[in-house]
Amino acid sequence: MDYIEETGGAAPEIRAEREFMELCRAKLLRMRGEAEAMLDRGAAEGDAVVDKYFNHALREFRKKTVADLSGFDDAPLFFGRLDYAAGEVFDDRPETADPDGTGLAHTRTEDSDLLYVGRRGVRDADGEPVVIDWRASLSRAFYEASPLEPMGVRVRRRYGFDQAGLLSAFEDEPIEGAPVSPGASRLVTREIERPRQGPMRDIVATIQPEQMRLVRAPLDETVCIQGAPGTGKTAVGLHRLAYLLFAERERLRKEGGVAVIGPNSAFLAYIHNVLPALGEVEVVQLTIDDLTGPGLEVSRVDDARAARVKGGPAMAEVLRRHLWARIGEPDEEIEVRHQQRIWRVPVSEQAEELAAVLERGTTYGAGRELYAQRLANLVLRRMERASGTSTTLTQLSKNRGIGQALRRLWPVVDPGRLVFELLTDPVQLAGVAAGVLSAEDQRAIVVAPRPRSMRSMPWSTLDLALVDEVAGLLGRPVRLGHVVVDEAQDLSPMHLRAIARRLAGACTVLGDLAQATSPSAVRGWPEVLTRLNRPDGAIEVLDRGYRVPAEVLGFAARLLPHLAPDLTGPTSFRPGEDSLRVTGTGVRERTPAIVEACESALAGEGSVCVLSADADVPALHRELVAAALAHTVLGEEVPNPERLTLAPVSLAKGLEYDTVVVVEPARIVAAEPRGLQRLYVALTRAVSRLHVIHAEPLPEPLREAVPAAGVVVRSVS
Ligand SMILES: Nc1ncnc2c1ncn2[C@@H]1O[C@H](COP(=O)(O)OP(=O)(O)OP(=O)(O)O)[C@@H](O)[C@H]1O
Repeated sequence: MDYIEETGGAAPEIRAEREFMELCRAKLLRMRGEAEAMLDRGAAEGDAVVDKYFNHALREFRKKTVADLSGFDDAPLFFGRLDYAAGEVFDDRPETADPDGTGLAHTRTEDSDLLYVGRRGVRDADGEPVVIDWRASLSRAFYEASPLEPMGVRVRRRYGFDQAGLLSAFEDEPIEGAPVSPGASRLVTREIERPRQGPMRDIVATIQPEQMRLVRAPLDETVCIQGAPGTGKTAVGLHRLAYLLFAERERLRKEGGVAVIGPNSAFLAYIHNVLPALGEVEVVQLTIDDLTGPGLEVSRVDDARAARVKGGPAMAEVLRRHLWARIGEPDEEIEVRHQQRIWRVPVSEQAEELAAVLERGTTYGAGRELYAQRLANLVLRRMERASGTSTTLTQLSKNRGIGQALRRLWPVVDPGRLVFELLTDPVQLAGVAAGVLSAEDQRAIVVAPRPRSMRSMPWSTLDLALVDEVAGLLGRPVRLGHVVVDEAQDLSPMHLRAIARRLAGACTVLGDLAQATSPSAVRGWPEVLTRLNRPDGAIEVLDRGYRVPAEVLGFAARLLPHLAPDLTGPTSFRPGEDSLRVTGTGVRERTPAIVEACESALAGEGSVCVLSADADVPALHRELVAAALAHTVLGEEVPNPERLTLAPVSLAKGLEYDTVVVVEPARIVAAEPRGLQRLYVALTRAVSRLHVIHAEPLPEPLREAVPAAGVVVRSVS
């Protein structure tokens, strides 16, 4: 592969590419200017009254166009180029070398058609494309063309940029007629190894073929991606949404828009920039708790047994019974006073109507309305028979007498209160759980000591899923056109039901069974798909890791046979020599070793994280403060986080740091039933270096056999 880097003086070809980039920028600014002017002028809008909706849609479309073309004032406008034989892509060719400085000649030379690929499509004044959007079908070849399947491409060019975003290098990869394995691209490797700081960034310029295939899966296809740590599942899910919005924006909007569901707010903060950087600002990003229990705060973690029971599908039946047990039995006449007369509905007729409504199988809320109407109808018919009437069914169904009867027979319920009552009252629970939950299971889920009121209820994440289940029985929730569910290996059947209720179309499910730490989690992907009501979804595997160097991945993979024996160990894109260090210390030397590890990491570039069992975080915090190491404790919201983070391991899922210091693996394992899985998560967060520091013996699998090649095991005691 030819690689050219600007070394001062700028090589002529780099100069030419920079000039072309500036030309593209001028064209982009012109496109934006035109869209802004049309928006200001209200161009092509119809009559303000007659065409109100059309005008609104047109304005929204133009606002979106302006937003799409904004934010690129200094950013690189393309990151790649494909070289095809002349006439392969473009039909027409400019007659002169560069008519009116349009730059078209740059893309159509005598013997080549050059296709520039960027984050946005750019056109010239005649509508001719000069840069192709990465999501357009023409761009596919940039990601997928290979010597085995050249797709007409002769050479793929990738561009490198300096810190200021100035084009400073390119690399040409021959495709047609080239040897099958050209070796790793320097620019891709450089991009993957670039030190991380702050939130996740997009990967449009370097998406790999196995990832792109999933990004571009059709909208109607539910895809479930099992992938080892750092294989790019999250990145693929987010880029897939950007792609789907490009390809099917109108349909997705009509079907309710799109959302990303992640495990917690630290994770959302980490990914929140990726979609806006890709120009997608309309995607809702929320945690599973935001989805199921808006307004309720989680302050408790269920023990393993309670979690298994509450997360299990049997709870749906318990809640169904609990809700419908609110329906009363008619036992007194309804009196409706209307215009100085009293109309009565006998008990038997109320009961008949009630049975008829229950038979319909509506939601609780819709059933209530229907029952009110049917009671009103009984009265209305009596009135009509007697003397005719001027009142309507709707007016009558709001009559006080009918309202009182409804409150008795079909009361309004609050989902939170209903779940609160169920979980704090063993008698009520026993009444509706008989034959569904064993006595021990019932005991396991009763909250003790009993909270004094609903306001003092310590909700758990699974309680919120129960609240949502009840809400779903009351009425249908707002639906979404497409949902990306990340870290799905941890979701319980009840959580998956909550997502399924909202799915108008397909979804993208991301996760890694070896990282499943929740005792209530579904155990396999086929079951996840079934619970989502998408049993025909495709299960795909990603096994090439981009985050974790091979040495570290090999070390962590020693846990795999104990976690998910059916999963094959991942391979790593990067060897990462000298990336692993394991330090055994005496108890007193542990803190100095941690401090030294942090200081030495902070002396280099990038982010640093100390990961420990949750219970050890307060003590470590004090120790880092005493050592004057400025740091941010993950989970606390601060405007300007430090380069050093101290993180409880329970929040680390999905995150990554250049250097990770894992403290006392054995304590991480001992802290919870699926502690080994938690440790696997901790050991796979490092991009460049992992340093394990322990005074207690390492967990068995990590002690096994001889250390992997390159592992530095050092004892400081
Ligand atoms: N094609 C790529 N080009 C550049 N960077 C990539 C590519 N694929 C993945 N990465 C980077 O690798 C890292 C891991 O990606 P990501 O977080 O999406 O992995 P994951 O499979 O979701 O990991 P985990 O299982 O730990 O949550 C990220 O920094 C991401 O930007």
